[in-house]
Amino acid sequence: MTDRHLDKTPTILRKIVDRKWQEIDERKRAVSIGDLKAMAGDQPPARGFANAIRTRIERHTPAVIAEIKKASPSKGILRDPFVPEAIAESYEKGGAACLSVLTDKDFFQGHEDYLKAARAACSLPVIRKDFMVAPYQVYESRAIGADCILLIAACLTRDQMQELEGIAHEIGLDVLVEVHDGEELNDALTLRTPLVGINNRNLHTFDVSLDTTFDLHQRISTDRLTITESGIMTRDDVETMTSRGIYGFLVGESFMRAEEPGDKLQELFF
Ligand SMILES: O=P(O)(O)OC[C@@H](O)[C@@H](O)c1c[nH]c2ccccc12
Repeated sequence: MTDRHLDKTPTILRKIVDRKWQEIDERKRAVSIGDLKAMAGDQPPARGFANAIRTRIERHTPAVIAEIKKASPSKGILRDPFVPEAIAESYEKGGAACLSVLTDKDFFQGHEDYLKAARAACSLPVIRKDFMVAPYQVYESRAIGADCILLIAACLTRDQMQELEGIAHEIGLDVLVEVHDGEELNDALTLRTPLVGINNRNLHTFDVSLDTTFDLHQRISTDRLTITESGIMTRDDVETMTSRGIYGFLVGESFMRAEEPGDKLQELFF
């Protein structure tokens, strides 16, 4: 496998990506890529993910991608009991623009069924949150009903990102490309997608700093849609972002820990 930024240091991201390749091999034995392509082709048109973000950002209103995540490797269990349909409904009522659903099983306790259930319970576009490394997963994402996929620059080469983006767009999926440093941003800006996420969390160390967004967003032109990701916990965090012209947000933990996630969304953003 070709991967940059993933040298021999056994970081969590390295472990996740190694496991992901094994998982893909297992899945290919159960469902062929041909079958997946057929299932992807049978899906109704996707809900416009990028459009939902764009209309809000253009009006200078927060565009919140609200995340459905049971657990994370850095924080452990975030929510128990965990009912994706109820969370999706709550988020929609609370004013979310889109949903993000973790489907990685081994590190985030996610599942494809959570994405299907959440999407069926509301009318919001949904991004599949997982670690995409191979075309197989892009077809699979469309087959399970996702509207958008995440491409994490920290675990892909520029060529891989371009290839996966090409397939995604061809089959009607939007793409959110995620970066954490300047080099990754250079690669991300070669893509066609308008959606650029700046992850405040370093996926090798789990350190979180909102400065990551402040530093990098200045290099992103206004025809792209910048989304600040991770570590947004307070109204103050939100206001620091909007005062700098950043209206796109991806938030998980602070919502997941709240009894009524949609109320927490309202409280932080509106
Ligand atoms: O729970 P937080 O700190 O609000 O973060 C949400 C989201 O940004 C985070 O879950 C995330 C961003 N990029 C990722 C890549 C893989 C897994 C998870 C993520």
